[in-house]
Amino acid sequence: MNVIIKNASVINKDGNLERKHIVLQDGVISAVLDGNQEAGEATEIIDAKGKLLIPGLIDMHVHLREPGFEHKETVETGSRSAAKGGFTTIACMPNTRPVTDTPEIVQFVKDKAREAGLVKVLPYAAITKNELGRELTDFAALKEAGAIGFTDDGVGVQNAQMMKDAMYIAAALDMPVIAHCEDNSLVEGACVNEGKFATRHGLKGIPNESEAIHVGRDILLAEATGVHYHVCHVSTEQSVRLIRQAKEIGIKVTAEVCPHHLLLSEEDIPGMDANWKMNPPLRSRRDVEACIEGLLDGTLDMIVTDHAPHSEEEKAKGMQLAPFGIVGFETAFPLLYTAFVESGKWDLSLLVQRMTADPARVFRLNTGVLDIGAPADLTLIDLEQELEVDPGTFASKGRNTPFAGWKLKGWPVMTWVEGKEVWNANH
Ligand SMILES: NC(=O)N[C@@H](CC(=O)O)C(=O)O
Ligand SMILES: [Zn+2]
Ligand SMILES: [Zn+2]
Repeated sequence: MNVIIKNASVINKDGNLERKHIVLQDGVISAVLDGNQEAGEATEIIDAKGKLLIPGLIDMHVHLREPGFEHKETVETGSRSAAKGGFTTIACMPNTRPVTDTPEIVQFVKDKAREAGLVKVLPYAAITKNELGRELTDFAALKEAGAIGFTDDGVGVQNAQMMKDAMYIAAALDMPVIAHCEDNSLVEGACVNEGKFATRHGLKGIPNESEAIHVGRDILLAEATGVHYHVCHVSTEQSVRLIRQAKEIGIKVTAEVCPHHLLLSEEDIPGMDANWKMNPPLRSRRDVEACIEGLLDGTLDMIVTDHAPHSEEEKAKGMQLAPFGIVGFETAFPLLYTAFVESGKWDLSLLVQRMTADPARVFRLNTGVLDIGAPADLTLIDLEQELEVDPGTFASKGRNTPFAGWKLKGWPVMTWVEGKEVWNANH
């Protein structure tokens, strides 16, 4: 079984578009032919004329909610949503119920992903049992079961000694520690950024330093332990500055940023609508600019969605009581393409790199490139057709997005994982 994707626009090494025929055979890219050559014979031929073919997108921070919160999402619905958004590899967070803190639950998530048979699902395991911050999990056994890193995402590890112990053990196992950075003592009872919106509505705010204090602490602990330390959803100017300085002196730190922290500030929040509530919160315009600058200069290595589905009932509880989080898979690429590439601000190749080759490099994944011999994880994108974001059409169970009604270009139309079609907009 082989597939030829004919006449696709592919980004070359210089960042320019070239017309190519891509041959997929036995799950790998077996040839990349010049557009003037004969494409040859195949079981299936797809004419991709005028469309952009990129390596499948990689999302290293997502919530699939299974086990335990199947009303919000399942591994299957989340995988389908990811494939529809052009993602071929996703790494899921352990804040499930039960928390992914034993080899059995890691195995359970892997089994569910295999049954879904859509995208590659890489599970993270918790740093502490039940993410309670009291007792470390069994890192060696979790690694053995297939966990790709350790994180208590959803909460920060409050105790510095606990984090240091975790880093020592992870370093010895050559595994990364991935941190949700948040000092609880600074955020109690707060639901939005400490800033303009909070002041206007008389709300307690989440200050920038609640994030950056953990980033600074953990960078020092990473220096002491030698671990690969990865910072989740960076949202503040101060965190960007600390990570930049740490990288300059050779500390093994990497970081991610979400589309919403690149696109929205607290000034955009229309009112007390929980579809605008996420953790970390939308920050000031100045923080948004610092995150963009950090992404451009490589301080922030990659873009992740932090896809965090919640039910409509939960989100209807309002700004104070609703859970934090917004969905991300099905809007990420079109949002960023439209806002930054179509507008002429960024090179297309930079956006694609930060969503493919960069996460693959940081987490040592064998994917994320369009090379001969690489897995045929691919995404075909229509750069011309403009469509409105309609949460009613999401494959995700989650409808919680602040981007409803946005008119965007850059929609994924086909997605392949190891040569298998997992999403096709035409059927
Ligand atoms: N980002 C969020 O607002 N919510 C995440 C938790 C997290 O990523 O910290 C969730 O699990 O819903
Ligand atoms: Zn988090
Ligand atoms: Zn998260």
